[in-house]
Amino acid sequence: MSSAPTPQRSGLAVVGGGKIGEALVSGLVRRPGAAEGIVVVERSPERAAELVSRHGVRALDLAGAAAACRVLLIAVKPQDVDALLADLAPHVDTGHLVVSVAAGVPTSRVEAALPAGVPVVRVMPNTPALVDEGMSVLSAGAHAGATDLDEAEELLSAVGQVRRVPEKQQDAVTALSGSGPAYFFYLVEAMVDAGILLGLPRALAADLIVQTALGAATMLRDSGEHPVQLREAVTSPGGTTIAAIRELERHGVRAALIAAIEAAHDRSVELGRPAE
Ligand SMILES: NC(=O)C1=CN([C@@H]2O[C@H](COP(=O)(O)OP(=O)(O)OC[C@H]3O[C@@H](n4cnc5c(N)ncnc54)[C@H](O)[C@@H]3O)[C@@H](O)[C@H]2O)C=CC1
Ligand SMILES: O=C(O)[C@@H]1CCC=N1
Repeated sequence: MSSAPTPQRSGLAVVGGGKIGEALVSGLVRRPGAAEGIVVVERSPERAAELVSRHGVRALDLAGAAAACRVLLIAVKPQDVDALLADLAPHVDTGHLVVSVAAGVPTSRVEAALPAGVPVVRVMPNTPALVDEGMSVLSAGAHAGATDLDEAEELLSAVGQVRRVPEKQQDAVTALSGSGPAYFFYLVEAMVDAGILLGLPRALAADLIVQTALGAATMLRDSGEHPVQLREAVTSPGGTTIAAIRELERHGVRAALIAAIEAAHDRSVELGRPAE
């Protein structure tokens, strides 16, 4: 059970202003007046200064951020989480909400490092939060109640869609939507390379592929049709697309994607184990 928020605390501290920390901050500050309520805590002073000047947020140390902010969003690498929590613990109480985006790290590990009863929510966001097209997936820890989850959901819904899952699904979620943007960027890189091979200027090939990716993603989201139906509609009998699909099958691209995502899942599980 979480106690009522301390009245003078409001706003959000993002602890760890790296890639995902900045993606979330830059999405969140687009809400009018939001920057004033956002604090960053960053180990690197140069990086902190960069975030302050780019996004108009404040930089504080851990103690200052915990004194000022109700929500503490942990966005350091899984390997740095234990050291960070040890530094944070003396400044945290049950009036805080701790949100961890660290891949693999279970809420039980975060809870064990903090004073008893502090509510913890585990979230797997992704970098498209930068353009308000994020996918964030939430799970409650043992002390997080409905209002804590609602608060985390409200925060993250400012930068995209939000889903809730039982925590045991978070390693799979991490492998799909957490790492997922990288798979699409990788495919786009490869498809642009194919355009170069075929003699197109790089800029033209990139324009063709990015617009095609956007069009395909919009159809997947809006048409209500299954991906197989959409692909079949492109695949004319005796045509170009089936010639390409045969090569994708011959090279095992489907199996490679499944194996790649399984490897990401397994790595998430591994990252979740405490260091020996
Ligand atoms: N990059 C991504 O797309 C996603 C990352 N995540 C998770 O977010 C976390 C951060 O990932 P990235 O942003 O990619 O890493 P990153 O290495 O870009 O950023 C981590 C930041 O934390 C800072 N830091 C480390 N220890 C600190 C401390 N004690 N106090 C203050 N700042 C500290 C570092 O200086 C660095 O700027 C990881 O746990 C990762 O699993 C989750 C979803 C997506
Ligand atoms: O690569 C990683 O470990 C992080 C977690 C999900 C996306 N990036």
